[in-house]
Amino acid sequence: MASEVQADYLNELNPPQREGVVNTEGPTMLIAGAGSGKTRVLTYRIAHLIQHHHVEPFSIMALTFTNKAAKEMRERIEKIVGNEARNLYMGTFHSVFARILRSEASRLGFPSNFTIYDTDDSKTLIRQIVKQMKLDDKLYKANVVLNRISAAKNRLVSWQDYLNNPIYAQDDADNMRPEMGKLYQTYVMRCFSADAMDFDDLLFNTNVLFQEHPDVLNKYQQRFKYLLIDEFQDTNISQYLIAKRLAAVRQNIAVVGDDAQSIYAFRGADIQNILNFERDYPDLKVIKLEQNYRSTKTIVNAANSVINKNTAQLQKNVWTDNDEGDLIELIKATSDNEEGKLIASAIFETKMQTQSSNAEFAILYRTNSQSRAMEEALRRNNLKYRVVGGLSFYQRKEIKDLIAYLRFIVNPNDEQAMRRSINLPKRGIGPGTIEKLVVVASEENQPLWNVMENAKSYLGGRGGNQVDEYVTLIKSFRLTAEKKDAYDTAALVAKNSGLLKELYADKTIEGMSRYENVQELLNAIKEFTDDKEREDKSLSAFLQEVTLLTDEDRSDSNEEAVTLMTIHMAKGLEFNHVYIVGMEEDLFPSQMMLSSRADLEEERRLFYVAITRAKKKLTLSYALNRYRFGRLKNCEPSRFLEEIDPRFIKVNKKFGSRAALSSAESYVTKNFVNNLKKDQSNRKFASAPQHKPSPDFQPSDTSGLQEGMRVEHAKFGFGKVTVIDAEGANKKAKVEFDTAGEKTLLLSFAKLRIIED
Ligand SMILES: Nc1ncnc2c1ncn2[C@@H]1O[C@H](COP(=O)(O)OP(=O)(O)OP(=O)(O)O)[C@@H](O)[C@H]1O
Ligand SMILES: [Mg+2]
Repeated sequence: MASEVQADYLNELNPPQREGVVNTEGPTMLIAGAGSGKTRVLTYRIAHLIQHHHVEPFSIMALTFTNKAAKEMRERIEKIVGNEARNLYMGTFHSVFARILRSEASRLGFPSNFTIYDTDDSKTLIRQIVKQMKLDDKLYKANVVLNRISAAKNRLVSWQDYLNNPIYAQDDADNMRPEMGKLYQTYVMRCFSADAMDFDDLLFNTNVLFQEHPDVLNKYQQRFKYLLIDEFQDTNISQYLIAKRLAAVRQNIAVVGDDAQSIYAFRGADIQNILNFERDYPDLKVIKLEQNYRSTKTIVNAANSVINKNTAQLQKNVWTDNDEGDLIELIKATSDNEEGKLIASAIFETKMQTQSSNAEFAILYRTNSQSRAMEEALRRNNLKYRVVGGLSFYQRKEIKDLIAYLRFIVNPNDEQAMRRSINLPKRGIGPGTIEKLVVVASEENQPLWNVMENAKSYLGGRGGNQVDEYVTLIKSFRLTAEKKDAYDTAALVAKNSGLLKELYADKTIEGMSRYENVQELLNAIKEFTDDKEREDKSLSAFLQEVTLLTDEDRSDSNEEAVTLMTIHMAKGLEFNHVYIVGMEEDLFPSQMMLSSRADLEEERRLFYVAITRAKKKLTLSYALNRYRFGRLKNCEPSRFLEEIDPRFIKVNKKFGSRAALSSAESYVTKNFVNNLKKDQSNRKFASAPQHKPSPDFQPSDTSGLQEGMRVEHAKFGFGKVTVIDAEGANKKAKVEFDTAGEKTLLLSFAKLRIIED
């Protein structure tokens, strides 16, 4: 029987994939294009280790990009090897090493129930420190400071290293933020005294743990016999070092990734890791996969035509045996709201024509704020949808309020949780009183909880009494938490704290939905404690799980709904029908990210990731006007549209009101020369060598364009039209440019000036 099962899964692989699965020993690297089965190889490799080599699942560690990806992988493995798969050590870097840090916390001076501060907690803490240090909060913006600290931690620069390195001091002085090092130090100390680690600490401290405690490292090196990493291109140096240390003895490390999909450089991910890997493991076995199983020929070739514009790319030749498929559709809208409507009707129509379910559709965008227009239109069309990311459930105020109580019960020194819960519902405890408690704790170098227990001796009269009441309440909750499970405790807290009652009393629509949300959280906790396979049902176990859920994990993918998400969240996923919306300059590529050529290449990789999510059909859209930062702005189509080989695109003529389009377009055209001037100074880093357009460059009406005419293109320079193809909106021209070579241009958005002679 067993051999039958085994033969089965090996038959679902092509020869190089199979090689990646059956050669389980030694360092292996699989760098291959999107949709070529990298994740499948990793999954089957694990199954093969268990099924064929009888490796104990708990000695295999697999690191994925989201916890949801880990869950899917586990389910797939379970189908092959049975429920043994449950004992695999799988998850994101953050969740896997948070677990290890909890076991070893005492080595680093932390209790095992340390809190994990989320980004909000970190920013709040920074704001408080900036205030206490009497610094200018316009210069020391919380997110700027946090990014700086985060970048340091991800490069394994401790606050001591930071303060001792004159390069950082100089850099901060140049940026008018000379106190940055001191801020970093204070921030770390405040987290430490609150028994808290932030997200970056989970990696930073794991490195410290492994470096300073060789016995601990040795223990885990012995335990984890096999280490596997998906989406390797997006690991940062801190993650890479953890992996390298863990695998140092046995060297059974297998990584899969795609340099063309590296999209987290802004968070410190480093393609360099791929090169380091080759250097660090001279015996490395490298496997190449080139066949794409996911997408149509059209999609694969269009994606190749885009990514080829990048210079910093490992050479790959991705091809597919799949059908040609539909052309990529381009939708032009006058406004962001119209874009929403057009996309929603396109989805509706496709759904009817192809008898597809909502779950087969995804709308991808560059920034979360673009979801609003899409959501409204989907709702109007009665299409069920779910938004991944954005303001997710666990970021809502009422949810964070109750969680703050729960956190403070588990960790009595969690300063941010105390600050949030102490006056909820209102008990008349003012900010002055709260500040006093924190200041006393830090000045007298006492744990916060000690100070609070003795509040009366530090705070006279009313303040002291009120803090005392809160302390008594928390103590009673703690007693419950010791005896009961997470659900019983949370239900009691919701009731006895007065939170539920306050929400219940609010009969506005918002109030009612907040009440329901809290009930929903309690349901989630109930589900957690009802899980028969779970050993630890304590409040602290629940909290740990909740803090480390990534946005992607929080949504239920089984639901029959259209998925809306940013491209960053879409990594590794696939859908039959994908809509990439907001294909406009400044939005995608993002204006905020564009300060160098390397940044443009990262935006282009992001576009490549987006295109390659589609299995059957890809649709792109842009709007001519869009509300951004509260103002209506006119937009230009994204340069990325011109980068797709036009053979693969057709313009959708059916949608959109023609009249409205042309008036908006002439508005855009009038502004074109101005934009272009701005353009030339802004876009120093465009991909192709830049042609400097003539001073009177004005795009012509190209409806009368004929073969043999000479034209000027804003970017490619002068050339001669050699072939005209198709009609109307799909009209294309092949132009032989004097310096840029032959290009095929889709006339509905190419910027061409016809030269009269
Ligand atoms: N040998 C194969 N035969 C049939 N289908 C395959 C094969 N290999 C992979 N697939 C299918 O192709 C699709 C893409 O595979 P997978 O997600 O593993 O690719 P990937 O390289 O990890 O993609 P990405 O770069 O987007 O992460 C999946 O639906 C997978 O089931
Ligand atoms: Mg994958």
